[in-house]
Amino acid sequence: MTKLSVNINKFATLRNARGGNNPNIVKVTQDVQRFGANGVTVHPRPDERHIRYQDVLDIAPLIYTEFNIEGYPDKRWLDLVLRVKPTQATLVPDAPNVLTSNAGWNVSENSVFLKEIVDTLQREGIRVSIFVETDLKNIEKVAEIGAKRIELYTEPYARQYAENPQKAVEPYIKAAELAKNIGLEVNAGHDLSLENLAFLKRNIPFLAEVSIGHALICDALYVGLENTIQLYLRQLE
Ligand SMILES: CC(=O)[C@@H](O)[C@H](O)COP(=O)(O)O
Ligand SMILES: NCC(=O)COP(=O)(O)O
Repeated sequence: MTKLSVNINKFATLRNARGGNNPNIVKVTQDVQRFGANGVTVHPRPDERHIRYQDVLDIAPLIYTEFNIEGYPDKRWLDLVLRVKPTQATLVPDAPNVLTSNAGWNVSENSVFLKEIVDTLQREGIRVSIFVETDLKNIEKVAEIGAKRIELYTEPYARQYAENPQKAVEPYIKAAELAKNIGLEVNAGHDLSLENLAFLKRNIPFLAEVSIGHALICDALYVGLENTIQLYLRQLE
């Protein structure tokens, strides 16, 4: 089974646009789970332009599915994750000013830094996933630093999909197969959508989890959140 973790950042973007509490992030958290999502993802950024650190504390007790906190592991983010103890922490190499995530880790260059964080989090029972591209040597390094999972950064897949789906997915199949063979579980995320998700799942049937925000929330504007979550779950059957 591939779990669907709904990234709720964009609900917070909408809420923040008016400075009030609509949509209510606590209610959104309850509803995405009630509508069938297998997890909730948040990606707090230093400027708190969407999900805020306080939101993460507020929603944590309400999450009975899998809670995935993504982000760059600076001290503030690490303190939050250690306080909340989510199911999973996904380490993402984003600089503070990026519009959205735009690259995976160079694990070799950051191995000492990453290993220390992986050890700290996993000692507390938090599964660690490392956000990476499809470079095979880089994925081998993830196993060496002791993390349990990778999240494949799927923006390049999504971009190429319309033109040539098979060519787009090929490096992801190779990367996922290698990861599986060396004992890593495989997540995927970024720009996954109703258009490209089923094909990815068909080609990598052992995907453990996909985290989806932007496209899912855009679809929900048209067909509603409950219908949309059901549609995404169907792509993963
Ligand atoms: C790591 C990743 O791909 C997602 O967390 C994505 O970056 C969402 O972040 P934004 O909602 O800030 O675009
Ligand atoms: N890890 C990817 C994620 O949480 C959502 O990315 P996107 O669907 O908003 O591009």
